[in-house]
Amino acid sequence: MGVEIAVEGLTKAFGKQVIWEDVTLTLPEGKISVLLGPSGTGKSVFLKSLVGLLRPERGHIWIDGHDLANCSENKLYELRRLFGVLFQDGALFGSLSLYDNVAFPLREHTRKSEREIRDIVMEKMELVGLGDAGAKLPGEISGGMRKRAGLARALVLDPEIILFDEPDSGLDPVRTANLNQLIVDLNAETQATFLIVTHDINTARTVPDDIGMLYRRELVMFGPREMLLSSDEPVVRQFLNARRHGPIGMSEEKDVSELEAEASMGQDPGRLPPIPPQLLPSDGRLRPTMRPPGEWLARHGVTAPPGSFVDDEGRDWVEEYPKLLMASGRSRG
Ligand SMILES: Nc1ncnc2c1ncn2[C@@H]1O[C@H](COP(=O)(O)OP(=O)(O)OP(=O)(O)O)[C@@H](O)[C@H]1O
Repeated sequence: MGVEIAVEGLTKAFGKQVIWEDVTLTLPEGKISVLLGPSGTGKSVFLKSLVGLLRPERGHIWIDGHDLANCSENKLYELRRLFGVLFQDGALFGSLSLYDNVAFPLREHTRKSEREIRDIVMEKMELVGLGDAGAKLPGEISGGMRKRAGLARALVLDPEIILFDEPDSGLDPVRTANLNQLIVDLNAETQATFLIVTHDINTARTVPDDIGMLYRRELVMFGPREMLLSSDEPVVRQFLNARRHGPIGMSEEKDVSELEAEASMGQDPGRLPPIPPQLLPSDGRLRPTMRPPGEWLARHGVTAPPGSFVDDEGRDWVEEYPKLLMASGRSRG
């Protein structure tokens, strides 16, 4: 089971360059959260700060009653073992086979025998669909396979928190969709706490329980998926609609005169598209942290954009979800 991470008033700067300040959010245990934001807003810096690779200037990162942002090196070493990280390119050692790459953390951090290591490595490689590829070198396989191998390696110490740095970068839409399904399945399986940094709008719209967005050196919003996907906040709307018009420009932010010019030409960040149903685990189970579709909207008196929660096969998940809930209750009972 995952652990909660409570980030409080976190600020990171490099010299005089403030990357973001006063970031406060909670990644609830077992949930999938996504962090969005235009390029250069410091999403990777945020991930590295969470895992203690970068030390913030101010603020706290509470995990299990310990402040990772302000603890001793020894404590940090201990807390890091709670984390598995999937770096952008998989961060594999080029001269080691996939098997040895995945076995590496077990050989470094545990005293397990090679036989025990073999069982764990094979289990994780099978989980990511690479059961037959152990002998291959990273240079011999595709980018998607390298990411899955990186994921298997991130999983070998059974982490309670898994961080994904742009898991979809460099992947085609089909491979991205497969990886997203794998992420949802892994969350259902491990119930670890997941944070995904991504640019991919489809990932952000369909995978997470919660979404946050960094912009102009601050966290503009963080909350349930339906809250962000129905938001009127111009920067959120522009980003999630992938529009050119709105506060985000080529060099990250536009100045007031550019925005006024756009407004006078009647260019707005666009209507809200329908909210898609959230991706389910492939075996059709419900993850414990999922919210029923439409629940947040109904509770806050917000009307869903027309066509929301309807999947590719025309099923309306506001109606389907209770049936699945009853069926899964029955199968549990
Ligand atoms: N170690 C470092 N020293 C100095 N500046 C850094 C360091 N790491 C990152 N930065 C700066 O922090 C800013 C944010 O970088 P970061 O890579 O976190 O952005 P990002 O939101 O992940 O961008 P992208 O979406 O393009 O990957 C950039 O201006 C970058 O140059």
